[in-house]
Amino acid sequence: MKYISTRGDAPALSFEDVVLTGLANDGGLYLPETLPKFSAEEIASWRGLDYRELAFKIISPFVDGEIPDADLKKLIESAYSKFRHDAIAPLVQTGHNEFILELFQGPTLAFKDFALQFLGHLFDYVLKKRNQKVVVMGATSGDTGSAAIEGCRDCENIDIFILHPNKRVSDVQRRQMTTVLTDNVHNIALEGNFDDCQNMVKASFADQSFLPDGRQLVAVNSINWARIMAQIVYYFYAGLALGSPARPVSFSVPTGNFGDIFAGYLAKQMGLPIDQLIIATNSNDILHRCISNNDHSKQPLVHSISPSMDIMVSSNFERMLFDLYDRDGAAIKQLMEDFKSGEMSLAEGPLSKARELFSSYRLDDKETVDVIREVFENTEYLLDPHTAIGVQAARKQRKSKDVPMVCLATAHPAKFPEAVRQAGQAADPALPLHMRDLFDREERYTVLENDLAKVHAHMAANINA
Ligand SMILES: Cc1ncc(COP(=O)(O)O)c(C=O)c1O
Ligand SMILES: N[C@@H](CCOP(=O)(O)O)C(=O)O
Repeated sequence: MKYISTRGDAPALSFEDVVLTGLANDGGLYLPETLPKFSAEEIASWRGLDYRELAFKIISPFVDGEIPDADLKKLIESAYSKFRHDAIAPLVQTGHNEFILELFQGPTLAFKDFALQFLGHLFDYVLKKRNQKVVVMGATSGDTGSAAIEGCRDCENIDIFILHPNKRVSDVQRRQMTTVLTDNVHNIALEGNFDDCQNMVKASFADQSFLPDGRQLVAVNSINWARIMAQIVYYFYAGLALGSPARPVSFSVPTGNFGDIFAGYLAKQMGLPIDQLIIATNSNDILHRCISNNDHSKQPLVHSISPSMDIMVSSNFERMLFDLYDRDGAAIKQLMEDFKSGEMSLAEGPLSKARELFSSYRLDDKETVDVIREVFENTEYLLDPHTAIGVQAARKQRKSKDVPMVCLATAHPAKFPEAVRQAGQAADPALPLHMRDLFDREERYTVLENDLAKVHAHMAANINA
């Protein structure tokens, strides 16, 4: 299996090389040259597999023998060993043919653990094999950071630098990152927003000359192909549990960087009968505007009560565009050039394909709080603000009540006590046992200006020998 860039002008990479990279050197994002496709019979034969067994079936064609099967199985086994629920991704029924897929049962209480627990073990395995040290650099609007730190903290061949927007993540999210005091973990609170953090990471991949000799940057954001790959699994898992492949299933996905819903799109391309894929956004609604009005213009980023989705430049939309434009790298390069100056419009063909594939809906903070309140009053199920956006988008965009609708619960409500309070809950939702002392732990992080040279100087000075 070879991996190619969306901009068509970078060398093709093998699986291990693509795992140890970030952006392609033409500025594009890597994805597989061809997707594995599974027949309905093959998918049906997976009924009854547990999450790890299913993960192996879906991930192994992408690895394509570069890691021996027995080792890959062990990596998958370790990746899901710290989840707090036996099912790993439990489905909870909330109404007739309505389900919540709880993706927050991992160690940092967000869906990011599905890929980043796996990625941490994968990095460790590949780096030990190659006897190589790397610098991991990531941007977070709150959840990727802690999941990446948790995944990488025990990797002796890694220094990890995570940039979060200063004062723009919840206290729980910040403390989950900044209370990890191991030597190889470096937290930077950037004076800016998530897009500034993400820009800085992308600029750093383009010019890595600030690193000590022999080191390279590795990505933990969903620009890293392995992130997307690992997220495909739970779509199949939920689909199989609800009767696929005999029965189609729909998904509503709280969306920011477009990684999660892109994994859903890939699951569909690989053979899972998905009826609807709903893009659910907060007020930072560029993707909803794009699908509904062909308006893909940058607007000022709004600080919302669903901070992890406070993203304007959705990295993975580029991967989607690549398919919508029949994998024409030159066309993608041009679109991305246009977007740099503030906006781009999709041509008629790609736009109508996008509209066939996706529905979209947008909620502001007040609507989000109302949904959390109403769902709790009716069902006693407490939604986090991101999940609430997905739940309401599903209600508004659903085409058929006969098709099971799965709303992805991307985070645990205990990460966002402020939103939950606004929804009328008197007591903050309890953190799981392993985090009960989170607010007593010592924190360590460095506040830096939004200045690339300063961030690079800080990194260079703190990378362990
Ligand atoms: C809790 C939560 N929900 C939804 C999202 C959006 O996911 P994606 O960026 O893959 O679209 C994020 C961040 O990525 C998140 O942390
Ligand atoms: N919502 C994310 C933002 C980064 O997205 P990623 O999926 O590309 O890592 C976060 O919580 O950090």
